[in-house]
Amino acid sequence: MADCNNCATSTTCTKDKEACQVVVNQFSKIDRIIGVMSGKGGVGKSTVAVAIAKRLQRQGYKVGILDADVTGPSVPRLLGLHEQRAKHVEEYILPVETMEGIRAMSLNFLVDEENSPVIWRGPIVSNMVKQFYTDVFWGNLDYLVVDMPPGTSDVALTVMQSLPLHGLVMVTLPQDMVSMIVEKAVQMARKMSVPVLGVIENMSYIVCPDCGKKINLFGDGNSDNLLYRHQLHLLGEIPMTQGMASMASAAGTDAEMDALFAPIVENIRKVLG
Ligand SMILES: Nc1ncnc2c1ncn2[C@@H]1O[C@H](COP(=O)(O)OP(=O)(O)OP(=O)(O)O)[C@@H](O)[C@H]1O
Repeated sequence: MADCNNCATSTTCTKDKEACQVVVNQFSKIDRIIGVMSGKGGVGKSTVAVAIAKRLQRQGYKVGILDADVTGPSVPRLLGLHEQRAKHVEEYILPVETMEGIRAMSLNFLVDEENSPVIWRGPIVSNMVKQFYTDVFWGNLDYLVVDMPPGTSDVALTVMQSLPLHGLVMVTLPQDMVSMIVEKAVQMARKMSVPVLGVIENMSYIVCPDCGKKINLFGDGNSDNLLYRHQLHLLGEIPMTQGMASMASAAGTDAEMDALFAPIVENIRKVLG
């Protein structure tokens, strides 16, 4: 959770501590909130966030997923819920639920057409994300997974300041340029006193379907420097697979994904304690 003493904007901020952090509504109780972040776009942050949520749900936990990536919301498609729209009861929004029972909230559940862009300035986007926490009827959840806003911009800052995050999982690729940008997100989290639970290296390799050889698509790059410099755990490596790539469209990829994410989610739970 954000701490005013260490907040990056503490020298200029004039708000009360309470004004900064938001509280979930009286009908919801959320035990753990895990953010999935990456300073760099397109590295698989949303895919990983959904895979973590699915794995936790399969283990029997009550799970929600909050799509804070308001300008590029992909959670509805990744969960196969893109044709659904959210309903509301009085001032509360009801999350859309998968058949398995994962509760999700995304801006795309509120717009008429999923491909309509939101052309909003940062503060409006930030407020929307806060409302996804405060005004959604989450009910009782063991875990809320937050697909964090992209980059290290003001929306990401708001989420770190406002939502009582228990920790962040950083998603990276084995490429120096990506690591460098993810490092900015790690440093931002540290400045905001949000614990970084560890790093998931996505698209680490591909396996040749003919000979089974592992091929490092991004050459010799790896995340070792990032891990070493910031004393972070490697939570796991995910290969580039057709199953992962078609998560938003294909049925039947869950078994593969579940096997890949079982040890990763176990590691996250261990670090969370
Ligand atoms: N391990 C993987 N193997 C194959 N394809 C993958 C893998 N992980 C992600 N992808 C694909 O990469 C693309 C980007 O993934 P995703 O949308 O999850 O990234 P993101 O970091 O959330 O992007 P954005 O920055 O736009 O929010 C998607 O098409 C997804 O299907």
